[in-house]
Amino acid sequence: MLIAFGENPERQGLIRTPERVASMYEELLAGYRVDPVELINEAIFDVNYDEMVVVRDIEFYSLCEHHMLPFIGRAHVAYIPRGKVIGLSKIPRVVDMFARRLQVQERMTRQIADFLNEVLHPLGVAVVVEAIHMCAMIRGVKKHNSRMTTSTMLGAFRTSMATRMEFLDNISRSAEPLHI
Ligand SMILES: Nc1nc2c(ncn2[C@@H]2O[C@H](COP(=O)(O)OP(=O)(O)OP(=O)(O)O)[C@@H](O)[C@H]2O)c(=O)[nH]1
Ligand SMILES: [Zn+2]
Repeated sequence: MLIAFGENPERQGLIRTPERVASMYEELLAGYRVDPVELINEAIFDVNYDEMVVVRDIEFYSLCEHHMLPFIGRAHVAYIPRGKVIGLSKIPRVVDMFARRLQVQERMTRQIADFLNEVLHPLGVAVVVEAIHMCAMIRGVKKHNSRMTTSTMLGAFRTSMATRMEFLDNISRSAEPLHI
């Protein structure tokens, strides 16, 4: 790539750049190598609680699979337990496991919801993701203020309008707007 840019790969600042870029991608794409069993680490607990659990404003950094440019934003995750709850920190870990891959936002949203559905068998799972995409900001259409929202609603969040509205109302009171 350096040669294609017209750069001199031997100049001082660039000598270790290929190595740095390789280790950067290893970090940004670490999600492929996460072992889901290790991630959960048995932090699933039997608890008599059947109301909605919402973890909102989980920031994430991903790379779009078309341009390998960042898309960044936050995920809001909810579920209604069926006798089992998951350790709080595990939800952001699940988000990161899927964010740190080459992604499209829609697939990432779905994967987070499906994963939680499989490990918890809850009464419902909902995931909303809001993000800004560098590939649409700094190149191409160059729209700096547009953002994308995607969602996956499973179980009670799909069948019950009241449940869905309770979740959407909860996350609508979110922190400040997305910015960089
Ligand atoms: N649906 C979806 N599209 C995405 C996502 N990230 C990037 N894209 C889009 O993927 C599309 C790729 O389109 P192409 O026409 O093949 O690529 P391109 O010539 O670089 O397109 P432009 O961005 O329009 O210049 C673009 O419309 C991007 O905006 C994402 O997470 N979800
Ligand atoms: Zn892109």
